[in-house]
Amino acid sequence: MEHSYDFDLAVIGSGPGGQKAAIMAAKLGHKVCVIDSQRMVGGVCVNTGTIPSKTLREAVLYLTGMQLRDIYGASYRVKDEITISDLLSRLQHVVGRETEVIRAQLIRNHIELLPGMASFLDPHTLAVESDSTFEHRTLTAEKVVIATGTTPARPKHIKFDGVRILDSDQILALDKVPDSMVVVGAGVIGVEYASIFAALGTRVTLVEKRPQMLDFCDPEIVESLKFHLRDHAMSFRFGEEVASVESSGRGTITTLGSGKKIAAEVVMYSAGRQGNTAQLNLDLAGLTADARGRLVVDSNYRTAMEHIYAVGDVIGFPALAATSMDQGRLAASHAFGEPANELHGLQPIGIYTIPEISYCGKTEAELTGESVPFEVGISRYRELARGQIIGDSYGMLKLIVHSENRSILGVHVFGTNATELVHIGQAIMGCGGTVDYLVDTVLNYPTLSEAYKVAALDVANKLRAVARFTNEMIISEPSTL
Ligand SMILES: Cc1cc2nc3c(=O)[nH]c(=O)nc-3n(C[C@H](O)[C@H](O)[C@H](O)COP(=O)(O)OP(=O)(O)OC[C@H]3O[C@@H](n4cnc5c(N)ncnc54)[C@H](O)[C@@H]3O)c2cc1C
Ligand SMILES: NC(=O)c1ccc[n+]([C@@H]2O[C@H](COP(=O)([O-])OP(=O)(O)OC[C@H]3O[C@@H](n4cnc5c(N)ncnc54)[C@H](O)[C@@H]3O)[C@@H](O)[C@H]2O)c1
Repeated sequence: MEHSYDFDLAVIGSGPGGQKAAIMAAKLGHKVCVIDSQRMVGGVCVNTGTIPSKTLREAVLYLTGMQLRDIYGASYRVKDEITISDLLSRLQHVVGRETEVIRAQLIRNHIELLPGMASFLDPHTLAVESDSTFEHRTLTAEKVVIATGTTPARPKHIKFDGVRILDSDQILALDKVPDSMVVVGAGVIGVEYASIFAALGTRVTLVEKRPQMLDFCDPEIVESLKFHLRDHAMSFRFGEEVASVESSGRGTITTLGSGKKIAAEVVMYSAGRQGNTAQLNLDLAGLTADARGRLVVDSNYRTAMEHIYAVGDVIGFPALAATSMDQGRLAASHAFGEPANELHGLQPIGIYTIPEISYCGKTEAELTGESVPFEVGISRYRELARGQIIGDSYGMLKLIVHSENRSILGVHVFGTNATELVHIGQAIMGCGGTVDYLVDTVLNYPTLSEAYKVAALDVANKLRAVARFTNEMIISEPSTL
């Protein structure tokens, strides 16, 4: 029997995953709605996560003038006293504009944006409770995409007050730039915010229970970052767990498992995130989440229920805005039988610390573990004309190349525009290119992209030296080789 539903697709959550799922389904001619809280259009990405943190970083880079200190001297500043309102005005402007863009995109694709929080009444029926007008409605949908994202995990024994003890969402509501701060958790969020506040002059202590930070990145680049952060008066407490945090009107004391005590004006927790599924009444849809609130999906982003898909942070790794968008597009394509390719396995990682890090492909340690022979070429920004012009003397680009077939296996960048530059390497790797493409290609000058050319020539020189030596050995001692 044909069943008629209010919508062909209901999307829960308007972050990057939800938006792209909705737009893809609308492009395929389906009737679509997106449900989210009135104040969260654009999701965590636009309101509390990616966009606010990246805008804050840009404002800090500009106002502190730190990028130009190599040129104008260590005391160079655009503004002597940087206030929270200096930082927030730019943030509000960008967030406001981004929200408008998203609303306009949904409207022009005839997607209904329903304000409120959704929960299942049965596998095809949703209740929507408006958090602004106290209205309540129910709707039915043939297919559902869950794109509800995550919220900061809050350990139960820590008394978050939003003033002295904050999570990474609340950090945007600080009323002044703190003189000192403890950041708990050196994941990407913790290290990014720690570097932003250190650049503002806050004395930051970063506490992490693992023995190192960002251990998935190239160790040489992580060392360079740590050197920079120490230079901005940051202290590291690795291999240490937080036992308790106490706060008073005057500040906070963080006690570590080892007994150390750290005094600071504020403490920010960035120790992981929890999937937003508790509110969904998943059992009424025939679904369950794991202990961290996350949903399991197959390679088409389909949950255990055939007509319900899940995308974005709520399905866990890699939990990036970039991947969430494509997951949403692919889930909607699959739901409505539109052929689509799987995502390319080669995905970049961008870490917006000050200075920034980005990479794509393998690290030296991974390749050594896999017994893959490789050669490394390095280019330092201080030897590039563009590096001198912009005053970046610390940046570097590392190219890892297979010693035998000369294919590019990894590119690791540290410094200005790292998160943009990485895509050149990604494109060459994705198309199966070798280091010779870079050796034989003319690049604009003076640019930071020239780093690729310099690193490629460095690799080519090393490979040639090995080849020449080997050939000489063969000629002089043919019987021993
Ligand atoms: C501080 C920070 C910095 C980040 N920086 C980067 C970065 O530089 N680059 C990058 O790629 N990624 C970054 N990320 C990760 C990125 O923000 C996420 O990967 C991305 O936002 C996930 O998108 P999503 O589609 O899962 O939805 P989200 O953006 O997580 O949004 C989920 C939405 O669902 C809504 N929702 C939840 N429950 C319900 C319900 N029951 N009913 C209706 N709506 C509901 C929420 O209100 C929210 O609006 C960062 C994250 C944080 C926290
Ligand atoms: N630039 C980007 O792409 C970007 C930026 C920010 C966030 N994100 C995404 O957001 C997700 C969440 O980031 P996150 O940093 O919150 O989570 P995370 O899980 O990556 O990091 C949390 C860190 O906190 C540590 N930790 C946990 N409890 C601790 C304790 N009691 N004491 C000391 N250390 C403790 C953990 O060992 C871990 O290293 C990431 O998976 C990432 O994909 C991406």
